[in-house]
Amino acid sequence: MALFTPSFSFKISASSSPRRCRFVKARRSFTLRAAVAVESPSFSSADRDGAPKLLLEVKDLSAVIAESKQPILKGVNLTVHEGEVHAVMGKNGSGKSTFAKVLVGHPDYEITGGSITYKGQDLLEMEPEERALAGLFMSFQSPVEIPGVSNIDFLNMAYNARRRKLGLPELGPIEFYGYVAPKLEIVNMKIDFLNRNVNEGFSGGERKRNEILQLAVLGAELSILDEIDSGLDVDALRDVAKAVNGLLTPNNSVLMITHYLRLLEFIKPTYIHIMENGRIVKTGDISIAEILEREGYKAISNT
Ligand SMILES: Nc1ncnc2c1ncn2[C@@H]1O[C@H](COP(=O)(O)OP(=O)(O)OP(=O)(O)O)[C@@H](O)[C@H]1O
Repeated sequence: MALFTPSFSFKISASSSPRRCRFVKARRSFTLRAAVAVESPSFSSADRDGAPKLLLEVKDLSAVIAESKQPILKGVNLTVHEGEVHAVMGKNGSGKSTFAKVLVGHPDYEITGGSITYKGQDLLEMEPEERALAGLFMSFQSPVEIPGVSNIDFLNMAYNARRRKLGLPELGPIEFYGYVAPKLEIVNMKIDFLNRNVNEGFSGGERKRNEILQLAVLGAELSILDEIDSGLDVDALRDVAKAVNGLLTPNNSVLMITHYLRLLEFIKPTYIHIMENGRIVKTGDISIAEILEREGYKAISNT
């Protein structure tokens, strides 16, 4: 069974015993981040000349659905520097999730034009696993279930895969438990979630918390969060936002997709972009989201 999940591209071969499901490939980049803060930090790292360091540069990107060849992205331009928080908003069906999935190399889409440079490398030349290793993390709008695989085994496997890649010794189950247990506090999850199968039977809010737990365990230079606020109650939203803020450093960035101002009040964006018909048609600050909230898309739409 091949799965494409946010930050892991891997295969699972199920055996007769679900506990013996074997991960063939699962690698993630992780650089562990600092503790939780309440407000979004508004910093960015800089080169010696004081200019913020470029993390991601998307130029004139177009993409079609691989199967039908239907064009979805029609010339996206976006630049992200280290330490910045970018929010992408836009009407349903405007191409936001497609853009996010294209960034992590989702096989449903084919690139038909443009370029993506990530940390100076051609992202489009990299396999999804390599992108993950290079520090791209994506939390999906609808996180997938992985029946028969416990959360802790999944996290331990992903964490160790990266340790192997770095030439570091793997953490055994007991050591890993010691490492992961405090991270649950970051997202306010109960310890028994570690023994449940990945996302199986999780409520919408629990799935979102679990995504952020993965991010906290694995770390990322660029976290792509697709509607991390959907289905969250106000306390859960606060917890998730606090966790994301706590993971921000001057060297990493967040690209989040949202429909609502309320998330942006917790995780303060450096820029807000409006996507319309497969393009970013407007970029600005929080005032764009405030106008949207008050007046809807007609107030800022190009059409
Ligand atoms: N794999 C796919 N197969 C068929 N159609 C697709 C696929 N992926 C995207 N689309 C279509 O592309 C368009 C853009 O979808 P996308 O999910 O990127 O929009 P969105 O802006 O994220 O929408 P929403 O705000 O509703 O989540 C939609 O019309 C969608 O149905």
